Order: sequence, then structure tokens, then C-alpha cells
Amino acid sequence: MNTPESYDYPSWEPLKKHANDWSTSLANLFNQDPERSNRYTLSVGDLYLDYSKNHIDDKALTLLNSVAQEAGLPEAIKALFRGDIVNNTEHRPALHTALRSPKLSPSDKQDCVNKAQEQVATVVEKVHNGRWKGFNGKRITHVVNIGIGGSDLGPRMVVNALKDYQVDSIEVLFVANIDGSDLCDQIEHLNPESTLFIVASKSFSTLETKENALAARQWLLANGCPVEQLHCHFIAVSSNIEAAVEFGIAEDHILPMWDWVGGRYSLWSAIGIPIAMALGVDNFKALLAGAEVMDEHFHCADLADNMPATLALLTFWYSSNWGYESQAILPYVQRLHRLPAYLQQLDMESLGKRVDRNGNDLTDNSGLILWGTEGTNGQHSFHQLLHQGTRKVLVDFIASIKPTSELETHHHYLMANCIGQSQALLEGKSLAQAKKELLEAGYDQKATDDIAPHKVIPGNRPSNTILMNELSPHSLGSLIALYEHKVYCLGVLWNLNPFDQWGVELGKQLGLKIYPAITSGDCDSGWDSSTKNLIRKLTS
Ligand SMILES: O=P(O)(O)OC[C@H]1O[C@](O)(CO)[C@@H](O)[C@@H]1O
Repeated sequence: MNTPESYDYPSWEPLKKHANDWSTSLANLFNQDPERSNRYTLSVGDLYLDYSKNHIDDKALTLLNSVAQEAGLPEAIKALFRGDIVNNTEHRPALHTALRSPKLSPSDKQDCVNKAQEQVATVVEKVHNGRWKGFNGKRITHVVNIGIGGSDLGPRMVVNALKDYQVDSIEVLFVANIDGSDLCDQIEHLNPESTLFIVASKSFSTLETKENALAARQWLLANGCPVEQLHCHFIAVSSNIEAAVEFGIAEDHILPMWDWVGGRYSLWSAIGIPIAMALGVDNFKALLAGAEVMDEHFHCADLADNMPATLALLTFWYSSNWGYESQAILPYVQRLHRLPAYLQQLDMESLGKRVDRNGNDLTDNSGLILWGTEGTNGQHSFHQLLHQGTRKVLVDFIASIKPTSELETHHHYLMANCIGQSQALLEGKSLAQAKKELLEAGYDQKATDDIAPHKVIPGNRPSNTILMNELSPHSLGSLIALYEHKVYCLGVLWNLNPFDQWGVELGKQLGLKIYPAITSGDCDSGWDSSTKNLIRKLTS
């Protein structure tokens, strides 16, 4: 692991010293300051963040804010919204905020954004009211989004999360993987006459999406769709109109994307059309409005009160000074079960970098390893490691105040478990407590002494808790924008470009070279023997 010798930030050394001198426990911090849980909280729109269960005090926060100032974060936030070239390696702005916050965005983008939103609304309404027909004049009942990465994860997560808001007339399904069973499993029970495919690919060059779209076309043809009616079953979302047309999508069925919106930040664009299909245009707009609330806050709030900046500074603090390398995302909301997968791309594809904005080796660690699952399932699985393991893991608990089902008792238990987990991380269990418990349970002294160490839980482990008023399009929009902006802040603090992803390219290129070897059995003589053996195993 890299240990940062120094940042250029003048407040870096005092911050590092403050971390090195840290000697108190979370429990002590709470005992000494009854107001702690009131002071270390923030509210923005439908979201409430409690970050009091962290190893921080006013001095740490002041120093962290100074580091953020010295890193130029306030100006960088303005630059993002203004449309400056924040993606310096691809010479592009990153204007996902223009898709939902017109007041804060460059005016020259508004026409195309509005036009695309109108196009989305027109297509969706036509499908919903049955005017969009498949071959044989059938109305559309199923929409299958074919896309991967940013053209899949965001829309899929939102559609799953907002099940309560789904329109009755349409079911939206998702296909991403090049494993053929993904497509086959989704379409096996569908009627081709009433199925519409969305081919979502910013580049329109992504292997998985192209192959799945080709297979979908074959499926339609094999099931009676006349070639001249194929166009009724496809729309595309892409910035590469030429390639989409070449594939055979009718030009007026192609919705736009732009190079100034990154793939993993694109669910607010026409890439979000599966969301509008599943939930209706008004709910899609409510999602955008929720993001706008977070944008306005992020843009205007001082760093000390800024929710995305606070989350980022906490991660920076722990990553740079406390040796944390991993972050668990634990939504205690069943319907947010896709959130960890979505945030993995957002965070790890953005921040998994080894050089700074100028191409120099980073002297500090960058992106953390993100993972997680919905509560309480994780409690019966990996929480053991969170409580007693030797690795350090940051934890974000996310919960909805309003239940998402009618089963009120379930919800109370769910919330009790969520809060109980953060309390267990904080308080732990001492050896004395463990021994007392065992003796009270009837163990003799020897058994108590033998077993007690295994029951000790060190505690003193930090966590954040984010409460949403309810799981609604509006609050989810704010939550997603919160994490987007957190990632941006970390990019600024670590001085890296969070908007490119060159690291994914090599594997794609090698996959394309290996493909002909798998189909022909002919290996490149320059390849390593492991690669050759694996190919032979597949081809013999
Ligand atoms: O929308 P596209 O161009 O098909 O790209 C899909 C995904 O592939 C990636 O480029 C990574 O391979 C992601 O950044 C992107 O979201």
C-alpha cells in the first residue's frame, strides 16, 4: 500500500499529525459530548445524514475542510457545473448536472437536453397508450433494455427500486451480459410481437450490446417478424448515430446522447428511458427534480455543511490516514438491492486510478473497494467480518423512514437491525461483558475463560447512516446525485480524473484477439502457456 508522504496542501501535515495522535474511542466521544449526534448531522431535501459515528472531532473537520479548500474544491465544484473541461484526458466537460439542473448549467446545452427529454416523453407515451405497435399490430407489453455498464446499471437499479411506482401496462427487463443465458432467460417467455428492444450504448461499439442486439433481431425474425417491420421493435440511445443506423435502427428511433455526459453518469439522459417506460414520464421527472435538489445544495452550500463533500472528506480521512481500503454499502431497503452494484461502477470506475491528472504516479491510495448487499441479508453473511475481522471497512447504512411494504412489524425490525448494526460497530463487546454473558448462561468458569475471547467484539468501528424520508423517485434522485458528487470531490482531493476509464480497454482488446483462437483453435505463438492451455481446453 502507498502511504502518502505528503500532499502539497499546507493543512495536510497537521491533519496527518491529528490522525496519528488520535487516542480516543468513539464511545468516549459520545460520552464526552451529549450533543454530538445533533452536531454531526446534515439534512438536504429528503435525506438526512448522521455522520456522528466517525472518528472525527471539530479539529479534524476543520483541517479536512482546509485541505479541501487548498485542493481547490469550491472552485472545482463551480467548474463542474459551468461545463469546464474537468475530464482532462478526453478533453470534455462532465455535464450530467445539465440534465437535471438547468438553472446551474450552461445555457447552450439546454435546447438539446429539452429536445431529448421531449423525445423520450413522446416515445414513452406512444408505447404506454398503445399507439406504438409491434408487427401484426400488437401493442407493446414488454420493453427489454440491452446495454451494459452505465447503459444498464443506473436504469436497472432505479427501476428495481421504484417498483411501487410502476405503470401497469409495461414490464421493463434488462439484458447486459455476453453470456447468452442473460438474453435467453429474459426473452424466453416474451411474445416477440409485443416486445420492444432499447439498444442503449453511448458508443454503439460495445461488444456485449451489439451481440445481444443482433441476437434479439434474430429472435424477432425467427419468430415471424417481417424484415421490413423490424424497425417497430427497436429504439436506440447513442451518441454514435451512424453506427446505430448502420445496425438497422430507424433514424427517427434513435435518441441522443452526448460526449459531455459520462456513461456512468447517464441515467438522467435518454439512457434513462427504461425508467420512464417503467415508471412514467412524471416519475422520471421527479427523479431529476430530486437530483436537482442535491445539485443546488452541492453547488451552494459551504464545505462544512456540504453533504457530498462531507462524505468525501470522511473517506479521504480514513483512506489516507487510517488505512481503510474498503467500503460497504448496506441499504436497509430491499428494493435498493441493486444500489451496491450501481455504486461499484460509479465509484470504482471513476476513482480506481494510479496516476494523477497530469499522469504522475499517485503518492496516496485512490478509490476504495466498494461492495455490499441489502440488510438484513448481509448480517447473516459478511457482517461477521465487519464486527470481528481484522480488515478495516467503512460502512454506509441507508434506510427509508417510511416502510416500503404494508408489513409494519417487518419494517420496525428492519430499522431496529439497521440501527443495531451501527451501534454494535460502535460499542462492540468487552471481554468482561462476554464473560458475564457466558456465566449467566450457565457456563462454568473454565468454559467461560476459553470461549470469552471468541465473543469479544472490538467495536470502535465507524459508520454513516443515511435516512431517506421514503423510497420515492425524488429521494432516490437526491441519493444518487449525493454519491455522484461525493465521487467528484474525491477526484479533486486525490487530484485524479474521475471521468475516464482507460483501464477497461486492455481486457476488451485481448478478448477480441482471443476470440478467433477460441473459434479456430489457433493460438498466437507469443502467448503465455497458461493462456494457450486454457484455449486448448476450450477447443479440444
Ligand atoms: O454505453 P456504452 O458505450 O455501450 O458503454 C458501456 C460501458 O462500457 C464502459 O465503457 C466500460 O467498458 C463504461 O464506462 C460504459 O458505461
